Amino acid sequence: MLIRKLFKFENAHIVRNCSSDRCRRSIHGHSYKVEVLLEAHALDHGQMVYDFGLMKGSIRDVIDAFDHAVCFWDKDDPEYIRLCQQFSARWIALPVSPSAEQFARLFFVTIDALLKQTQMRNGESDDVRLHSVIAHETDTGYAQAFREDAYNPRMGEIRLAEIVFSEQVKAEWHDPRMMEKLLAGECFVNPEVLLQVPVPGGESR
Ligand SMILES: Nc1nc2c(c(=O)[nH]1)N=C([C@H](O)[C@H](O)COP(=O)(O)OP(=O)(O)OP(=O)(O)O)CN2
Repeated sequence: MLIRKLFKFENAHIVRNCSSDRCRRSIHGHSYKVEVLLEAHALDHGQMVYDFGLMKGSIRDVIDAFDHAVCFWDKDDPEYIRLCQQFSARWIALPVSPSAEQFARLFFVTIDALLKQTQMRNGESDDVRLHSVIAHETDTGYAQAFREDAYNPRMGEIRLAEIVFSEQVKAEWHDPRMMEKLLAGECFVNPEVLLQVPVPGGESR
């Protein structure tokens, strides 16, 4: 069975070397929608694949890191990179170009690592795993990354250590050490009971 949770973020970028002229040499933004699809073949104590509420912890923080940020390929012109860093408090340096395809792969690799390092505590099936990630760049265009795409070196290697988040991005995470913990292989322990605390903007975590 598959479940799917939708997340949203606003982000600015340039995608070098693509065919669309507006896209390749003008900074522009998108209101992204990201669908995270999880798969399992048995259910937890709540008869769910994985509680949607649990997906509003670190998984949401990973995606929200990209909100109101500028993303650039770390192979872009050093002067462009320097100016992005100078004029945007929220920036993310990527080892791949910020196309919809690479966003889907990046989120797959990151969320896959998070789930593998998560101690689940409500009887979730031991085969709960990430099925795919869909990154909608516009209402009409999306890319969907499956496991074989995320780890396909022909599409560019995505090493988590090579994704660099600005200090402002990290400071706004619920745990500013989140990526550090992920890279160090530390365990993320799910709460036994999730309290739904409202946060500004009408959502809850
Ligand atoms: N396969 C991809 N193609 C394009 C990407 C991409 O990430 N993957 N990105 C772009 C640009 O970022 C562009 O802004 C979006 O392109 P497009 O869909 O053509 O945008 P429109 O706003 O013109 O969408 P319409 O719904 O067709 O008006 C280019 N291509």
